[in-house]
Amino acid sequence: MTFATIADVEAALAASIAPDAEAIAQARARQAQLTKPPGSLGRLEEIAVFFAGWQGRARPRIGRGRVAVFAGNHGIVAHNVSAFPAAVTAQMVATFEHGGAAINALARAAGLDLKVVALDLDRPTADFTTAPAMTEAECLAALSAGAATVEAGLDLLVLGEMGIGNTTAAAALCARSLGGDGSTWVGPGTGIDDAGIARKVAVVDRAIAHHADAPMTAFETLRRVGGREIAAIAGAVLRARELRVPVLLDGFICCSAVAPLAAAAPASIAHCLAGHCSAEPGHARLLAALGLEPILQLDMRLGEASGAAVAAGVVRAALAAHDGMATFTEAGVSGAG
Ligand SMILES: Cc1cc2ncn([C@H]3O[C@H](COP(=O)(O)O)[C@@H](O)[C@H]3O)c2cc1C
Ligand SMILES: O=C(O)c1cccnc1
Repeated sequence: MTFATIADVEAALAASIAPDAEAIAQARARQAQLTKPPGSLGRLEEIAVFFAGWQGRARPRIGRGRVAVFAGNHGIVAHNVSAFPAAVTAQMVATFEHGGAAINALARAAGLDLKVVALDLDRPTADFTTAPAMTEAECLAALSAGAATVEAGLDLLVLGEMGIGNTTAAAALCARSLGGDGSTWVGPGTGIDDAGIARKVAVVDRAIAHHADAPMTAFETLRRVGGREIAAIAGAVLRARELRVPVLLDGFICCSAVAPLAAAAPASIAHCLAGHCSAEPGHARLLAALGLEPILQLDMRLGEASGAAVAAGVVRAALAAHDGMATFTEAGVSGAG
């Protein structure tokens, strides 16, 4: 168990871990020599340099890339905050295992392996309008389950989630970590109607009021208004940083998992890129607050790591250009004169 105590979480947040400055300098120097006008591959160049730094390689690669999808159930579904029943969480986990979900197809297309971790689906979190969603032990176990999906030698980690009701938890995490209230962060999720959105806003506002006096630490925010799959994403992000594995974040819920981390220690998500900006209205606001520029914006609003898996294809393209292009000297092309 990586996170046996709350002090372990605090230590991971406070750890000083930076990308490899020499690999960054070498990657930048190489970019300047490739047969193209400087900067003409735009963000592909920045992505290649980012991966060089975190992988510690002047010519980064994605040999071993993994998608980890975490699933959990939520007590707040009792307030009728999703367009779908909670049973869909376990049904979709079964679909992931049979290979029939969007993420199965997209992970395969991106050449990434897929790990699905179902977290106590038969024990939903507590209704966080009246109690913490999880006990300390439950939250530590979820953080550790996330950390366990990351190992040294991974070249890329793509994170995602499945959990009916979790856009409500995500909105509460954003409000508690970044400010604003229910109306700032709530959206339609799976497609709930206006009356449902009003119920979600009220649930988030009641949750924020109920937990207002609790410590504003990352752990307490994850434990009180998060969920198991959300805490697992936070644990995977912290472990990936320790192992210097670059991370692609997915949509609104996935990014909400790192909001408490970023609020406590902005550097704790320095190894993360936003794969996409989803259509859930809070996501663009959340990305702006986190200082993350999404790679893609395709009006996706699925979750399951689907948007980040599509973005992994862009990362592959960026690294292929960085590694495979000739330099001006090799190609005998004249430089800028
Ligand atoms: C069939 C199906 C597959 C999904 N895959 C991801 N989600 C997404 O929808 C859920 C969040 O929305 P809300 O808060 O409105 O419940 C999460 O499970 C998220 O991953 C799905 C939802 C459904 C119905
Ligand atoms: O932003 C997302 O990933 C998202 C939005 C709505 C529902 N499920 C996921």
